[in-house]
Amino acid sequence: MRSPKDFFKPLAVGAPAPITQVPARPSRVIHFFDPSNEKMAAKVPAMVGTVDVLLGNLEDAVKADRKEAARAGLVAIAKATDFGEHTQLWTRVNALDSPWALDDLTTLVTEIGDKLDVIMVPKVQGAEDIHYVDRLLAQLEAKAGLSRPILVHAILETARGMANVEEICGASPRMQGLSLGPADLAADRRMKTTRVGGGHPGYLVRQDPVEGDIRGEVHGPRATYQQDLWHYTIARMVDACAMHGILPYYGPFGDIADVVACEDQFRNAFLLGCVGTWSLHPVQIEIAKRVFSPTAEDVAHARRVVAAMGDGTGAVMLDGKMEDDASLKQCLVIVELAERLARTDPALAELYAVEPATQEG
Ligand SMILES: CC(C)(COP(=O)(O)OP(=O)(O)OC[C@H]1O[C@@H](n2cnc3c(N)ncnc32)[C@H](O)[C@@H]1OP(=O)(O)O)[C@@H](O)C(=O)NCCC(=O)NCCSC(=O)C[C@H](O)C(=O)O
Ligand SMILES: [Mg+2]
Repeated sequence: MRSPKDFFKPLAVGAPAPITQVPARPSRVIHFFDPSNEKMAAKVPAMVGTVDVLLGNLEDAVKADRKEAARAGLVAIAKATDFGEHTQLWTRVNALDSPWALDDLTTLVTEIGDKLDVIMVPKVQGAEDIHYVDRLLAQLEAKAGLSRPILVHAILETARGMANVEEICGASPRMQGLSLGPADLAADRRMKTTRVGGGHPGYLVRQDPVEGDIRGEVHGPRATYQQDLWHYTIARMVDACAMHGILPYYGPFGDIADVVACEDQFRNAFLLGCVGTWSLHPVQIEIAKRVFSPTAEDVAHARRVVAAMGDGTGAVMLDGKMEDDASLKQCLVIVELAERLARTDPALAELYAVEPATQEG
């Protein structure tokens, strides 16, 4: 364990100083593309400004014999593209136990480190994985002469990673956030769902029987209510992130055609505290942006509570409901998010009626 005194010192001579706070840039939608897929890659420049994050994926979903092509493709795209002010460039490198991870990190940091905001590391098992990447990135940043540190995002997709989630979040000042990897996590835990995220009709609770009519033969079938397979995991991830001042994200929703269930899954994550999600297909982008932006009604209500609470102490009645110091804090979460999003999204600025002065601030 590092001494707290050393925590914010660079891990290599000449590396940029670590950050003390995760930048609050919008990251509602992290859009995945395969840089080795020419058709997909060709669409990337036109997506700048339409998504908060473009992520060049090098790991799963890229065929083994296309790994080098994906890495080279990402370098070419990053060099040729101006990502502007409002779209970040992230990558997901191959897993640390794969033969590609070291070359991914070395090539990307030295070739396009000035363009990369965040490196997503899959299948993180514990703080030791973050420490390895942390030191290596510092060495590579020093070698490349970078002036700002590249941040690290871990994917929670193993039981061991889940058990170590708090120490992963606090392992380095580079830690930007965590995403849920429901497919790998389900496999590692030996869960019996074969879906990439989302619910399962078999995971349910059933209404009590009427007068011992267990089979529903007399009074008709008992209602069942599908439950959320991912509730515990997302809530645990959100707590660990909040404790360490980093950002939680939902991950992939694999049923591309089921845009309704996708929206539900994203909204559950938003309500539980996540700031964004992955999009795997263009159809998921608008859903993610909409769900991870508060509604105009939520913002208007939150502002009314803020106004009614005056100096922020005591209790007041508003529309028959009690509001106090704690509900004020809940409302400030909504207002601050709305104002942050409005700074980069003129349509949201108009929707939330954010004053121009606040937009600039
Ligand atoms: C899922 C896909 C394989 C579907 O691709 P495709 O069959 O080509 O879909 P469409 O025909 O509907 O595509 C319509 C057009 O849109 C383009 N397209 C598709 N996806 C993207 C994209 N992500 N970015 C940009 N453009 C995209 C197609 O090229 C079509 O173009 P055109 O023909 O000109 O109209 C595909 O969407 C895909 O591969 N998506 C990414 C998958 C991915 O990244 N998977 C990895 C993340 S999930 C994961 O790893 C699991 C996780 O780690 C865990 O453990 O849980
Ligand atoms: Mg995975």
